[in-house]
Order: sequence, then C-alpha cells, then structure tokens
Amino acid sequence: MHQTTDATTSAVGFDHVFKAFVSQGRRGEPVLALQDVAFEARAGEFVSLVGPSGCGKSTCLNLLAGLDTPSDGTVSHRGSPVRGVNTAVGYITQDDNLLPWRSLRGNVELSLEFRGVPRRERRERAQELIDLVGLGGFEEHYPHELSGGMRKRGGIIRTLVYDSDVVLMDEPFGPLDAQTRVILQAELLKLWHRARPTVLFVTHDLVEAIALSDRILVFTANPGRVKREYTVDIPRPRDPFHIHDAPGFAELYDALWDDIRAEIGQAAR
Ligand SMILES: Nc1ncnc2c1ncn2[C@@H]1O[C@H](COP(=O)(O)OP(=O)(O)OP(=O)(O)O)[C@@H](O)[C@H]1O
Repeated sequence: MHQTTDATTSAVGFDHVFKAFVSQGRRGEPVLALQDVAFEARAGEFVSLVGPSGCGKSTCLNLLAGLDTPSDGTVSHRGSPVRGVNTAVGYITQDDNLLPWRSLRGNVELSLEFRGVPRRERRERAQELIDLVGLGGFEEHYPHELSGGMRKRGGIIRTLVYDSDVVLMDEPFGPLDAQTRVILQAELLKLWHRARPTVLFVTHDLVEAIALSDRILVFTANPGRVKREYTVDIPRPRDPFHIHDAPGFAELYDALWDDIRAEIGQAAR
C-alpha cells in the first residue's frame, strides 16, 4: 500500500529549514520559529520531536503537511520538495476531529471514501482497525456516545486506515489521563508494527518518547533547531507499561531531561 521509498531516499527530509512568522501582535516584527533545522527520517522509522514550548515542533509538522511553507531551505517527502498541501501524509492532532453526525464506522471509513475505495474494501479495512484497538461492538455508536479514550482511538485509526507512508502526530494523547495514555501508546505501537509508516511524533512526555521511538530529536528553545539526537536502543516489541524497567531507560531519560532543562533555562532568561 505504501509508495516505495528506496534505501537512498529518506521518507522525510529537512534541509537547512528556516521559518519566520510575521506576527500582527508584535508590530509586524517577524518571529523566527525555526533556524537551520536539518534532519531526516527513514522509511518505517518512528522519530519523536521534543523540546520546550514554542521551539517549533508543530511548525515542522505543518511544513511537512504543506500547511505552511519554509522561509528558506527545503522540506521533502519521499525525496521531493513539499509544494502545496500534502494530502499524502496522515496528520493526527490533539483533537480527535471525529464528525459528530457520523458513526464510529462512518468516521473510520471517511478517508477511504474520499479516495474512492469500494464500499466492501472500506468496510473490511475499517473493521480490522476497529477490532485491533478493541472498539468492536461500538461501530454504530456516534462520537458523543464514546469515552474520550475511545474517541481518540477512533481519530487515530481514521487516519491510519489509509496507510499513508508518513504519519504526523502532534501530542495526540495530550488531554488523556495517565492510564489511558499508556494503553493508547501500546495500541499505537501495535498499529505502527502492522504497516510500519514513518512517524514524526511531537510530545512533551519523555517517557512516551522513549517507549515509542527509534530516535528522539531534542530541539533548542526558540528559535528551534535540532540540538541533539538520541537513538533508543531498547529492543522491540516494547511494553510501554514496563518501559521504566528496560535497560538503558534511566540513563536516556536523564540525558534527555538534562538537555531540555538547559533549554528551558535559556528560554526563561
Ligand atoms: N501562524 C503563526 N503565526 C505567528 N507565529 C506563529 C505561528 N505559528 C507558530 N508561531 C510561532 O512560532 C513559534 C513555534 O511555534 P510552534 O507551535 O511550532 O511550537 P511548539 O514547539 O509546537 O510549541 P508547543 O510545544 O507549545 O506546542 C512560536 O513562537 C509561535 O508563537
């Protein structure tokens, strides 16, 4: 289902990317959000972006989705510069964005419907994911009849059902309670293993970043650039419930936290 990305082409590339916003509130002075951001993500890689608030993590995702354009440098997807809205990537934000007038099944089938996938295939693909995240039996429920965690699952599988080769996730579990978050992290890993898209995942939760990622990019305080990258060597499949016990977890957590603490200190100065 994925478009192929050969070994020499990164799935996602940021090449010396700058982004300035002209903000009305600051008498037209530009705000530099990104300053020389450079990184790549390989096909099938799970990469988290972490860093202090306002360091430009969401801006990176928006550039890749083509919702914004870089002021300088190039953002590429499968080796081609992103020009205009990039509908080939999946984008999951904090809000579940389920349509209130559609059932869970209707919501999950939506992106397949837009792409003209025949009804029977839509049904099968949606059902597979509905079952995989334990929502079997709730297919005909409307969003207001589902819990926050169930709606969140619905929003995630609605994006993943299309099998995009790149999926952007911006603090997808932000508003959920701690227990539901960990359950959903485990489910996300199951979904990711099923189709292995490249994921760019924005989070403030370092434990979550370690549990999910192959690599973690730490951004500097505003203006954001990649300060350091960490490879997460914890073997897969991983168990987010017991990730604290994994060898190397504590050292990695401390190193990440030291880096981020230094940046928060910079930002406060
Ligand atoms: N559309 C916009 N217009 C003006 N400034 C913007 C716009 N979008 C983002 N910014 C500014 O760019 C900088 C980076 O914002 P961004 O939302 O990417 O940061 P972030 O790291 O995702 O923050 P958080 O962790 O708080 O969500 C901030 O200073 C923000 O105010």
